[in-house]
Amino acid sequence: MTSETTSRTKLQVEENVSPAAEVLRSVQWAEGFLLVYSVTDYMSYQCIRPLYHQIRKVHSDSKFPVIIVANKGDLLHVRQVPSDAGLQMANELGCSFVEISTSENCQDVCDVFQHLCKEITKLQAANPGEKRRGSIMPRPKSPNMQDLKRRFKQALSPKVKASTVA
Ligand SMILES: Nc1nc2c(ncn2[C@@H]2O[C@H](COP(=O)(O)OP(=O)(O)OP(=O)(O)O)[C@@H](O)[C@H]2O)c(=O)[nH]1
Repeated sequence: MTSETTSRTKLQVEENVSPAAEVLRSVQWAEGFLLVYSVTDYMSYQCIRPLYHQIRKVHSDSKFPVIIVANKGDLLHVRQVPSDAGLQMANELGCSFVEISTSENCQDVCDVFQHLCKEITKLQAANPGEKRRGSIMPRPKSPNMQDLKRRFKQALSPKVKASTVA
């Protein structure tokens, strides 16, 4: 067992939260989603589809907006995911899609957040009877993104899946 694994296990025991549960907690709380992958990391692209299905499963009664965001579009020489693949997946899942580069154009980042907020507002206006989740569910602690990403990858890894099935 590596020291990283040890500290991760310790953290999970201390918080009593599994990686999947932590992702689930954030999914339950949110009313709109930006699913971001890096075009330089095929595995991050592969994480999007299961995450999308988890969102739809948790919110089966609501059609919360989901935008798929391909980041690092400027890194042409190390690209692992073509733009077409991102767009195709977004079309299949019925999501919006945008490819951006946070390092080259921060306006794109603002635009994508604004677009998501508009979509959430539109949905709320169309369903005025539905109580805002923020008023009925406490906001989860801001996640440590580095740790959350590691935990999410761990939750999706074949080893974990196999041991869950067995
Ligand atoms: N060239 C380029 N670099 C980026 C872009 N977005 C993030 N980075 C760089 O990628 C590195 C990791 O960024 P973080 O913000 O830590 O994101 P992360 O989720 O940890 O991403 P990864 O470590 O790349 O998996 C940093 O050095 C960023 O400057 C981008 O659009 N283009």
